[in-house]
Amino acid sequence: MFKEAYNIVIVGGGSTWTPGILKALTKHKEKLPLKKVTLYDIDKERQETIGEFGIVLFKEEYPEVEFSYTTDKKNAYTDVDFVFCQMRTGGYPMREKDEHIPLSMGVIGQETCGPGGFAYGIRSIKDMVEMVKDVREYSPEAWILNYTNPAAIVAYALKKVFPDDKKIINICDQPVNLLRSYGRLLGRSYENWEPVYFGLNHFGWFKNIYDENGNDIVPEIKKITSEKGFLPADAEQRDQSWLDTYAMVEDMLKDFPDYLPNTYLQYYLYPEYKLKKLDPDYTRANEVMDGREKRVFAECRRIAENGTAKDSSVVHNDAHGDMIIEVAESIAHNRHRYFIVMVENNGLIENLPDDAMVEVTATLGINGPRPYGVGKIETFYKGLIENQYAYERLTVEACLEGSYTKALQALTLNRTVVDAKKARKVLDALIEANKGYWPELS
Ligand SMILES: NC(=O)c1ccc[n+]([C@@H]2O[C@H](COP(=O)([O-])OP(=O)(O)OC[C@H]3O[C@@H](n4cnc5c(N)ncnc54)[C@H](O)[C@@H]3O)[C@@H](O)[C@H]2O)c1
Ligand SMILES: O=P(O)(O)OC[C@H]1O[C@H](O[C@H]2[C@H](O)[C@@H](O)[C@@H](O)O[C@@H]2CO)[C@H](O)[C@@H](O)[C@@H]1O
Ligand SMILES: [Mn+2]
Repeated sequence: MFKEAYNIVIVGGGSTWTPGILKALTKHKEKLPLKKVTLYDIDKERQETIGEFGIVLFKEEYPEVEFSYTTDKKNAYTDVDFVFCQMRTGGYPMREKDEHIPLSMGVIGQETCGPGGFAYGIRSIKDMVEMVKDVREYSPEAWILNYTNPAAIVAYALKKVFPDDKKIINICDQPVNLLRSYGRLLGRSYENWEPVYFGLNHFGWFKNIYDENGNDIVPEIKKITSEKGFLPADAEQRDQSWLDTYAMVEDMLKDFPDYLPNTYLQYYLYPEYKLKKLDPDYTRANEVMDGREKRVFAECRRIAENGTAKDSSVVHNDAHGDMIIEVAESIAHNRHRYFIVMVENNGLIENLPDDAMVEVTATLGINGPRPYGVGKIETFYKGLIENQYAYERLTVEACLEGSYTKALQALTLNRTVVDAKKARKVLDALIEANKGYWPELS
């Protein structure tokens, strides 16, 4: 693939995360030289605000790049090397329903976990399958790097629908943001660490983290967290809901001290406790609509009006923008750098099903991921992951087959629901709320 300069399209150009990726693209121009950057979205108005920001930014920081935004698929996908995908089918209004409806029924409502993630997953599958087909029509060799959530369900669905497409990689910024947090906790850079990670997306653990001298620093991170909690890792970075989330790492390590947990595990390990902390009338979706969405769009409008991005504060300081570019660069230039990505298991976690889409450490080169196995995992982790895998698999099959029974089985298996009567009530409410987005389930 080695090229002088690359063509990138960002799908979901109107995403609140797009400005951060655009700024990172201008920052990494030496590492990943670009020829063309295009935004694509189905919502013309939403994307226009971000697109006008991009025009000002690239004119000032990267004038040699052809920057544009479009709602036309042919314009978007012709002659593309990398697709950065971050769509949200139904937007925040549907995310709000994903979170409010289960909570109103006494069950966890969250963007990617529990019934919220279940509803979001079924909504995402159709649009994501369509996106892959569209990309392959115009750029058969493009790498598709996907952030669209719920990544666990999207990754499993795309692997089932496109089993031979080797150029789709699903990624998540949570593990690398946790590595950054551990670095803050230790007062060190995480850049040259070698993580040993295993699980599913938003459902995994760090087993070891080897630093540049080959020492495993997990014991030190555990010790500091048990003494000072985990909040010092990131206090300045987060909205209140994220501070609450990060604070729970201490509880999880106290109860299950083997490995460093992904923060999302708290919804599955402490559903009753989390339920008491979540407000059914004002969830993370509301926080984002009142916070990041307002802030990002106002800042993009201000910059477009002023004609300069030199003083822009549009980007949240975290790994999201950098990571997807570093992934693309490692592939484009065959760097074989370490990333934590989703790949088909096939024995990587020895005692889990082969077709599970597991999240593990891999090096990324021009031929894609070379994942690292972790051998057999202990009963507790095997039991948790197999249950979550079965939920994810049944969710995808329910969507692809239009099966009500498999949808009910999926929700009943989910650790945040469990009770089949509750599962049926939540499922029927979500079917009603997702009319026009979900396939008919019978
Ligand atoms: N993988 C990760 O770790 C990670 C991290 C952050 C965000 N995300 C995901 O990135 C996505 C965007 O997040 P956000 O909060 O910025 O959402 P957002 O609602 O601000 O933006 C999503 C954009 O996608 C567009 N869209 C919807 N359907 C589309 C389609 N079929 N084709 C093209 N565009 C379409 C919408 O119009 C909107 O502009 C979400 O799926 C979110 O969960 C993932
Ligand atoms: O609730 P949101 O929309 O703010 O974020 C949802 C996403 O949360 C994770 O990304 C986190 C990141 O992992 C965390 O460390 C911090 O930097 O904030 C990010 C988002 O706020 C998760 O990885 C994504 O999948 C979610 O979509
Ligand atoms: Mn994620």
